[in-house]
Amino acid sequence: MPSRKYDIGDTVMGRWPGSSLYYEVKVKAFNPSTQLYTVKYVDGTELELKEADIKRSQLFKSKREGSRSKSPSRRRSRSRSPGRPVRRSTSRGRDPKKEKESKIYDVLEVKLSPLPKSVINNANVQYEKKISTNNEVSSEVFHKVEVGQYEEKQKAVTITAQNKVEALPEIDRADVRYNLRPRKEDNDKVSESFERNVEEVTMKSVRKSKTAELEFGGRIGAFIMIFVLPVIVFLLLVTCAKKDPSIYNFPPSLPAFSTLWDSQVFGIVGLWLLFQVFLHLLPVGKVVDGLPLESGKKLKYRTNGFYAILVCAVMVGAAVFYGIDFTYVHDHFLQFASSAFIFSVLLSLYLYIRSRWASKDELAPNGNSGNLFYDFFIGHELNPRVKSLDLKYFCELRPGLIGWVLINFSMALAEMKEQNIEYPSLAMILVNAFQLIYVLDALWNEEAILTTMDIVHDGFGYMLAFGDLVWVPFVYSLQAYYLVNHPNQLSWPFGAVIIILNGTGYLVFRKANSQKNVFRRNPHDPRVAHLKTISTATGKSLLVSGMWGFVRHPNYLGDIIMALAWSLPCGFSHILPYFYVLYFTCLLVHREARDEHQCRKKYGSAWDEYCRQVRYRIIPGIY
Ligand SMILES: NC(=O)C1=CN([C@@H]2O[C@H](COP(=O)(O)OP(=O)(O)OC[C@H]3O[C@@H](n4cnc5c(N)ncnc54)[C@H](OP(=O)(O)O)[C@@H]3O)[C@@H](O)[C@H]2O)C=CC1
Ligand SMILES: CC(C)=CCC[C@@H](C)[C@H]1CC=C2C3=C(CC[C@@]21C)[C@@]1(C)CC[C@H](O)C(C)(C)[C@@H]1CC3
Repeated sequence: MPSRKYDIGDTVMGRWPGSSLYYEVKVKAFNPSTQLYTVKYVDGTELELKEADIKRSQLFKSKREGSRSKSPSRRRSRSRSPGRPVRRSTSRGRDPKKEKESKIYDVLEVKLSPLPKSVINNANVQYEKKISTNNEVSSEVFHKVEVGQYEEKQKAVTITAQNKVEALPEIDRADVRYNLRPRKEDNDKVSESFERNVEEVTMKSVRKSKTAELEFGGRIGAFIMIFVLPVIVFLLLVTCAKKDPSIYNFPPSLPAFSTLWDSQVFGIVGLWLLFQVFLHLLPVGKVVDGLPLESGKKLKYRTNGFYAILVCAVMVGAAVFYGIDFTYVHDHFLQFASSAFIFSVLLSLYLYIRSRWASKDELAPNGNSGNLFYDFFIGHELNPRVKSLDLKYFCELRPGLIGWVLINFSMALAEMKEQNIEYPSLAMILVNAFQLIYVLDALWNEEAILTTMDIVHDGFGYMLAFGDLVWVPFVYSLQAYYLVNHPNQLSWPFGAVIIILNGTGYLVFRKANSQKNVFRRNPHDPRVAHLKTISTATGKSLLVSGMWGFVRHPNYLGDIIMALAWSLPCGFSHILPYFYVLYFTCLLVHREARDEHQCRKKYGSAWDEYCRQVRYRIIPGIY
């Protein structure tokens, strides 16, 4: 077992979790089994830190003193707020450098175990439940009282530009990546080439670290899911095609090979994918910036999804007019699903192979475990691109999502044919309309996807390739597929109740997503400026009123309500059409746990405070 570096009682510098700032701390204890030090900050906060997050004080002191005399501007900034983190709130304006700082949470691996009692009731310092409106000036979570004594001891230290060269060899570079960046005031003293070198060295060391916390059941879970997910899709589709799709007839017998494969269908799916690529690459629609990557770079994305679906609608309308029979999709549904599956596997293989050559800083934080199956499943590369075509962004919104609407439409035509009716049933109309609205909404708000977990955090691998190309179009259309051969006479009053339910879900979903997107892009936007917030050490704030003060994931709540409204038109004879709402609830509960874990890492005690104030995760009063 490695010996410990610091002794109990040592005064050292401890990094504040989720930030690049070091504060004076006292070592209180050391746990040999976890290799974590319990340290106490001057403000009374006790946390557990890894050795890598602790530095000797001398290193900081000598540098600081040297630099202080040289930089009046720094003197100015330090005296402004002793003991506060030097960084100011990023929410004030959109300074890219600061935004970059606020992205560090993804790569820092600070074990955060706040000991809240001592945080809140320390003799010198009191934890103030800092709820502010966006218009307030301060952004610190910890507001210090009885500052006199505190000012003496507490120094928010950043390693300044002048001492970078000396500090570099001594300090864990991954840790100080952002500390090494000059503050605005120091710009005149830093040569550009030096900054580039520091960035290069530190970026590499940051991204070299392997994914330590495996999700989705780890390596074994990922391995199993690679095979189980397609089996689930085929079982669902085969069961749904049966006259009696009851649970007692499960599992269904294996379908003949001819019902699974057709080269013409394979060609159609290939053409569909190419056509969507073509539409996406057309120089039509706004080009928007993604969120800053860890390198500080922002990728560009073209948003023309709404135009794409309009073009598809016109083309489908014209095709119907000229007599093309779209019930072909229903009649060859399994073959379409297996063709899409083959494309998703080919795409995943391509993604995995190309990720071997991707530079370290292009890898996803969570898909770099070193295990073939895990990385293949989660996705090794974060934003794989072929020239200007961003594969993940494209797949998430285009072929599958628009394909889903087209499949639903084909099912409505198939229902009329199979049931020998002039118009689709009310149930079919509702399912089609609700899901069309959902897809139109996604394409209309295309830009919003750039702040979702999938784009920001998850790599692009089998999970999303399969999810986007197979799971979404073929599982999400299950209700429409079910209704073709299992009609449900929906009464108008019950139909109205379902419409109200879907409308409510949609409003909750849309309002929550919009509030968060607007707030993240500009916290001073008049639409959100009145909302209450909790500030965090990263400079970003958390909304605690409005939709995000209702539950911690109001957008998931809205989505689940809609999912229920999509299943209800199918009646209560079978569980099969409820698969979607059941699966989706599990997906979002799991997703919420993943997100919560990330947020706790990012925001530390501010997140705990948020959880204290907004008690429920998704369903108020229940969960
Ligand atoms: N139909 C489908 O199959 C699926 C649909 N979805 C939908 O996609 C949408 C996006 O979901 P997803 O990407 O999972 O996550 P969210 O859009 O919910 O984003 C979560 C992030 O929001 C930020 N955040 C959390 N709490 C607050 C707060 N109080 N104030 C401000 N920001 C906060 C945090 O990021 P930070 O602080 O870094 O900004 C957090 O990581 C949802 O509507 C979901 O329902 C998702 C999965 C599948
Ligand atoms: C079981 C399995 C294969 C899981 C993969 C999950 C994917 C199917 C989903 C992960 C996140 C998604 C999102 C949407 C579709 C489903 C997937 C890909 C989404 C595009 C649907 C439309 C919404 O408005 C949305 C844009 C918010 C949403 C983003 C996340």
